[in-house]
Amino acid sequence: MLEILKESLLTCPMVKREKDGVVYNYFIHPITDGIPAVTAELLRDVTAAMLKSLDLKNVDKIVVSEAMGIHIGTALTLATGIPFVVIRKREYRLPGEVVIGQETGYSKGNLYMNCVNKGDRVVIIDDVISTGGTIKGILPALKIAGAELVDILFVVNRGSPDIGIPYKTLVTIDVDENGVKIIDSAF
Ligand SMILES: O=P(O)(O)OC[C@H]1O[C@H](OP(=O)(O)OP(=O)(O)O)[C@H](O)[C@@H]1O
Ligand SMILES: Nc1nc2[nH]cnc2c(=O)[nH]1
Repeated sequence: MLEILKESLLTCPMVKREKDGVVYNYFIHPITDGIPAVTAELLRDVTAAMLKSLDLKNVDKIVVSEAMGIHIGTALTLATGIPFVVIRKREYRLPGEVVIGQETGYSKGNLYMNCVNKGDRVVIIDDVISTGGTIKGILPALKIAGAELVDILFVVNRGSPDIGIPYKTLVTIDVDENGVKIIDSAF
């Protein structure tokens, strides 16, 4: 399990990104970017590991954020029958919409959470955790909505940030100019 994920990380394309004069080695991977192509084998590998790792008992909803939470959310919903809801970068102004401030290593803006209801038991899954800025915005939004957080999982962990509560990751990586190194793996 996770062999396909690990091998694809070790061989994925790299580019350099720059923010405020700091150059950042950026890995490009099907799960985190949709590039190179997302294969069925990779999605099955990741889905099997999510199923093994996550506590899904009596969970009402899987919560993902756009864009790169959507394909793993789709896969987990197909595997479990549990519906997923997408935290969007677009505002809908539905009653009960919760606005989330998001700050990552290279972006700042708002996210909008709809249709997570009082008493919902939810799990959050996302493609990658890096600074933890996104999840730290989502956690108070779940409280505002009155949802109960059951579990959190990130497929790729780059940075192991402290977010104040425990979370699960499938693969922990380090990245330098030579590419990705696998530091730890759930399976
Ligand atoms: O731990 P953090 O530093 O917050 O980074 C993780 C977040 O960054 C990426 O999303 P991004 O906002 O780049 O949007 P995308 O999914 O559309 O690429 C990723 O999908 C996570 O949601
Ligand atoms: N795809 C991708 N997402 C990231 N999030 C934080 N660092 C990275 C990276 O190097 N690549």
